[in-house]
Amino acid sequence: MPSVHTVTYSLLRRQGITTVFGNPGSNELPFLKGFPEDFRYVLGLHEGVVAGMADGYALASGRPAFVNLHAAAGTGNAMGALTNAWYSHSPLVITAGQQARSMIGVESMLANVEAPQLPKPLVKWSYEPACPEDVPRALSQAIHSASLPPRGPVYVSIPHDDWDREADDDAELVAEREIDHAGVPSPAQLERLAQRLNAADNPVLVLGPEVDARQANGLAVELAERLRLPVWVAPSASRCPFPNRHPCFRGVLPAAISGITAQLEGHDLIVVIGAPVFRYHKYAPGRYLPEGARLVHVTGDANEAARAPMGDALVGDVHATLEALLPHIVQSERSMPEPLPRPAPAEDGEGRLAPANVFDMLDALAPEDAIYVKESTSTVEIFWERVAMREPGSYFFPAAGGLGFGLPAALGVQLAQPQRQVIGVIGDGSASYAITALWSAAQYRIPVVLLILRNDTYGALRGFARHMAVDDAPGLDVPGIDFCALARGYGVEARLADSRQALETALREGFAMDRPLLIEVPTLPT
Ligand SMILES: Cc1ncc(Cn2c(C)c(CCOP(=O)(O)OP(=O)(O)O)sc2=O)c(N)n1
Ligand SMILES: [Ca+2]
Repeated sequence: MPSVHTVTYSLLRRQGITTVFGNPGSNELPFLKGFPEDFRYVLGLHEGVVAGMADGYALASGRPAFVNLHAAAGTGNAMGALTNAWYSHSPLVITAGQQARSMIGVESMLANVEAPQLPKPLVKWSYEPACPEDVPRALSQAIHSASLPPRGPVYVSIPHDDWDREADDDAELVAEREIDHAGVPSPAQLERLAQRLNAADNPVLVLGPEVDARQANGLAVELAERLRLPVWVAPSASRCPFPNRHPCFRGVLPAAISGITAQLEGHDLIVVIGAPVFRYHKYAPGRYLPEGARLVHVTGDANEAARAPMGDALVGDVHATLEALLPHIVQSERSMPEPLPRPAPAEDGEGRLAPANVFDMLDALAPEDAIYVKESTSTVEIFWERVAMREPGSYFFPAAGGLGFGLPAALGVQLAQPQRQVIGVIGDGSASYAITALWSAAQYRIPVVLLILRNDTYGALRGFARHMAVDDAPGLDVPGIDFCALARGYGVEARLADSRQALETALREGFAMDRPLLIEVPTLPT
């Protein structure tokens, strides 16, 4: 009979999962023994980097990403990254090595006590098999659970003495399982939704990350052009579901109750597709809806539908719903919205570039299908105004705002999308949460361009401090970091871009390189 180890690797291979993102300890060595030639191990020096790389890989590939962490300590280090993966519906299959079965109860070293409890509530499912023979089935359940809607991370803790035990006679059966999900609304449900859209006098579309994750961007454009209505991106945008230079595009909604209501004043029907209602952030209470407005929500996540504070909802696959809805939508006689005006250049100053000018240059020089991994919180609005994003899968931002996402996720996205240029646009504060990702970038020659916007401060927190009338908080500045030296220390080439000319030269160089380049840009605070 084959071992649990043999059956597991054949399960992973048959499910198309041959990349392992990991950081090992002794508990994990028996799983890594005889690592197959056709598998790839991507080492991260901290488990936040490991999970962040896997998150980027899963988001950009649309496929489950396999993670192998070290016991409780490794799982704990990954929890920050899990906050993002949970809210971005990232299909991560996270495994953690457990102490030998007979040594767990005495809580010997490296025993992950009550292992399935540790990652909750940031996983869909977590489990420790009751016997070695159940490991392959449990991993099959993990892969399918992570992939089925609402997608999300799962966790399996595996005692290290399970791997060389004999598998069950029928263990191989799980390897070839395929589970498909339909999610198309009924004709009656579609008719009801279409009727509301066709009858609305002044509807507005609000699109979320699930539209991009399900590659329904083109269908959303068709719907917007059929209805000739304004299109907003849902607040706290972690992806770009609609081309931001399209005439219907109006921007990203503010992440505040009163701000959204003010922005949508005058609309009689608010149609939210593929986003929670809503991912508020700033505490700015007010009415949830403008006077006279109704809201209808289409999502693949029943939990998102259930927890919304207002509106009606239809739970179904976003791509299938849009595809089936379009034939029921009547061409509107309204005139198309006017495209947003292009913003004027900004002023540089004091030997620093204005972020707006950095983004204008990025927009001018980057490939049209570039993928941006963004994590400079205070410059998000300026970025959406100035950098064009045209294709599905062009933008990723930490879905829970858990910093330390940008650098590792950029690597994972580039591994998943080698044919597109990935550009990390990372704040100097954010970069420091996962700076060891630079080592993985160098070791695996991942050809990302990493822009570090160094404004020497936690810019977004300064904005919040003003909003919350906190004018004396300590710990808001991060001066004195030399990112070029840090990059070189981890093996990544680096350039200091302290002028427009230097930035242009560095960007052109970075886009032409087959290995990573970090560009440190001293910038003005926003
Ligand atoms: C793990 C973690 N720690 C702390 C924060 C709090 N935080 C922090 C520390 C921010 C500052 C980000 O600074 P930055 O340099 O990356 O970008 P900006 O200067 O453009 O804001 S924004 C924010 O929410 C967080 N979101 N996540
Ligand atoms: Ca900063």
